[in-house]
Amino acid sequence: MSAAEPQTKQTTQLTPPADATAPVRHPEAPAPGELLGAHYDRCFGCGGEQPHGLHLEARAGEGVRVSAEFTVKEAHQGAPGLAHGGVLATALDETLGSLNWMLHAIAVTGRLETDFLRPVPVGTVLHLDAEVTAVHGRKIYSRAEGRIGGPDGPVAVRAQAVFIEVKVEHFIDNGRPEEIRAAMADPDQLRRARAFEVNP
Ligand SMILES: CCCCCCCC(=O)SCCNC(=O)CCNC(=O)[C@H](O)C(C)(C)COP(=O)(O)OP(=O)(O)OC[C@H]1O[C@@H](n2cnc3c(N)ncnc32)[C@H](O)[C@@H]1OP(=O)(O)O
Repeated sequence: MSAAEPQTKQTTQLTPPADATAPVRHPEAPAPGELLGAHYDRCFGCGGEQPHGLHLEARAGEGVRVSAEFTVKEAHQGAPGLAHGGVLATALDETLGSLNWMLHAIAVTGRLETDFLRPVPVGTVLHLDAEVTAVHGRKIYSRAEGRIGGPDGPVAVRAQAVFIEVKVEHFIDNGRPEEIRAAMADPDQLRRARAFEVNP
């Protein structure tokens, strides 16, 4: 790190503090089993308009949980015939990010720690499950795992994360203006809101 670079101010703790509280499912969260759909059609994780994206499909679960599926395609390789680790981390991140919708919170990934337990071949369907475990101020603690060979198959990847609640300005002030303008101009109110995971 150069002397000019700011010191990181963040903690690396993934364990909720003792006074963290249990997450509360938003009363208008989608019913268990309901497909969440893409929050933004250009999203690399879930958007239908990213040809090489993951096209991950998440469904609401009970409580503050979601499940998701991602099929590893040829474009997602790292080693020959195997999923790239960063792509698998993206699948975990996207699944964890979709928990925002169960809370109706706007939050971004602050920290994501991933364990890679088994190689994941191209063509595999990764079955993901994620849940919020605790909330403390703006910090949302969560975990996820991805299984192969079926929803009850062995765990191939797992992650722990801290998402941080932000205001919508986080996106408006930092995103590239072209995309922000296009997303804000969407005549569909729900889609406009969901591009930023905001309560409509
Ligand atoms: C629309 C949703 C799409 C979902 C897609 C999938 C999710 C994503 O990939 S999001 C994209 C990746 N993430 C990002 O780009 C985030 C970039 N980072 C940032 O913008 C900032 O660092 C941000 C907003 C996370 C935190 O900054 P800031 O708002 O200034 O928070 P700050 O005041 O420092 O910290 C708030 C609290 O969070 C904690 N915190 C902040 N960062 C971290 C971190 N990395 N790890 C652990 N805790 C953290 C702080 O310790 C603090 O805790 P406390 O309240 O107890 O003191």
